[in-house]
Formats: sequence, structure tokens, C-alpha cells
Amino acid sequence: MSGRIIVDVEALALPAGRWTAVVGPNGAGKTTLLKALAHLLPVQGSVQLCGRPMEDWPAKARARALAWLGQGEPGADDLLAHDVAMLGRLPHQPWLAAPSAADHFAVERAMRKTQCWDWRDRPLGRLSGGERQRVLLARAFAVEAEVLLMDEPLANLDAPHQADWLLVVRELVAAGRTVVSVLHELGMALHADELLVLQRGRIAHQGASANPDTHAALRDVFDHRIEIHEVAGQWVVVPR
Ligand SMILES: Nc1ncnc2c1ncn2[C@@H]1O[C@H](COP(=O)(O)OP(=O)(O)OP(=O)(O)O)[C@@H](O)[C@H]1O
Repeated sequence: MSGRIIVDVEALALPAGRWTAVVGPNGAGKTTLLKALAHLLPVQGSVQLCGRPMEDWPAKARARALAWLGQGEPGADDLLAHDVAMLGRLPHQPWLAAPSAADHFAVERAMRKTQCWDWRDRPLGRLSGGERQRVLLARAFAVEAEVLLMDEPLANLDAPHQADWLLVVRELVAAGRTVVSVLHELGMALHADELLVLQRGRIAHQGASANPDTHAALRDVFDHRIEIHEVAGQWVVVPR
């Protein structure tokens, strides 16, 4: 990015054992921030994972602690879905070792959670957009990392599979894992514990998703083109 500062964050702490959704208008810097947190982009300053600077982590230990799902990731289309999900276990495997029983167990569990176990023997390139996304989600879940960073994890997912994703995230958080996801779908984002609201490369607001200040910040960054209503105990976002 030729040295240009895209996201300017003075200090940011994302709470452990919680789910934070990163939201904001197009171009606000959500993907850039997530990539910087994942150590995929250079940062001026320091990013810490579980209280330890990223660069101090041995690469493999970091890959076990931090799972990453990018937006529209190019995948190896010839790989079978099962082999793609197994890539999530690489940080757990000794060099050139065959996957262990624990690896197979983790992959099957992840693929069943995202409901892609039935087509485990199909090549990635022959899956629909949503089917493919579920395999990539399984890969991220199979890492069994402390921290999961996911950019647009719901891309191409139909409503029932979005609900499944929500359940998995809830389970992970209940088990003490930390989830950070960029979400465009604000109704889904408002299911998160916390919202990090970005605007023009800066943090406009960070707070609990049920907090009225958070809703006010959302309305602000979207130029008051949204309304937020509570319907049957859930937040519903309506464009206007
Ligand atoms: N590789 C790049 N080189 C230069 N500028 C970039 C690059 N990637 C993104 N940008 C710019 O950085 C800004 C933030 O982009 P980013 O993708 O982080 O936004 P975003 O909030 O995720 O957007 P969206 O909601 O559209 O996905 C945008 O102005 C974008 O044009």
C-alpha cells in the first residue's frame, strides 16, 4: 500500500472471550484493520496477541493461536473440501507428518458444524459460493484457535447457515474464545457482544451492541440512512 496510512488507530483493545463485530461504511478500513491485526499488513506501532507482541510469537504457535478467514479468499480449486479444511490443522502438525487422529476429529467436527461434511470429497472449485464459504469457515474453526479473525464470514451464506454460524460463534465465545468479525449485515453485527464502528480509517465508537450510544454512532457513520428497531428482543436495521 506504498506506505500510505489507511487506518489510524491510537490504541485499541479487543476484549478476550467476547465477540466483536467491526462495522462501518464501505472503505472505512475494516478489512485493513483486520489484516493489520492478523499481521498480514505492516503496522506502525505494535499489535499484541494475548498480551504478547505479534513479532515475538513463533510463527507456528501464532498460527495455532490466531485463525484467519479472509474475504473472497482465492482457494486451490483442485483441492478436495476435506483437504482444504485440514489446512487449518497445519499449525498443529509436525513438519511433513500425516494428520493425527486429533486433526481428523477437529476437521470432521468443524465440517459438521458448518454443514459441509457431506461433500468432503468434492473439489473446492465445483462448489457454489456458499458451499465454498462453509468449507473455508470449517478450515478456520478447525484451527481451534484462541482468537478468530473473520472478514465477511457470512458472504454467500443463506439465512439458515448464517444462523448456524451465529451458533458456532456463540459456542466459541462461551468456551472463552475471542472472535472478531467484519460484518456488513448490521442486523447480524448487532448480535455481537461489542461493536467497533469505523469511519474514514478511524475508530468512531467502540461499545456494547445493545448500548444506545453504539446505535447513535452507527446512525452517524451511515449518515442517518438507517433506523434501528428492537423487534421481539432482536435489533433490526432498516435502510432509509
Ligand atoms: N491494496 C490497497 N492499496 C491502496 N489502498 C487500498 C488498498 N486496499 C484498500 N485500500 C483503500 O483503503 C481504504 C480502506 O479499505 P478497506 O478494504 O479496509 O475498507 P472496508 O471498510 O473493508 O471496505 P468495504 O466495506 O468496502 O469492504 C479504502 O479507501 C481503499 O480504497
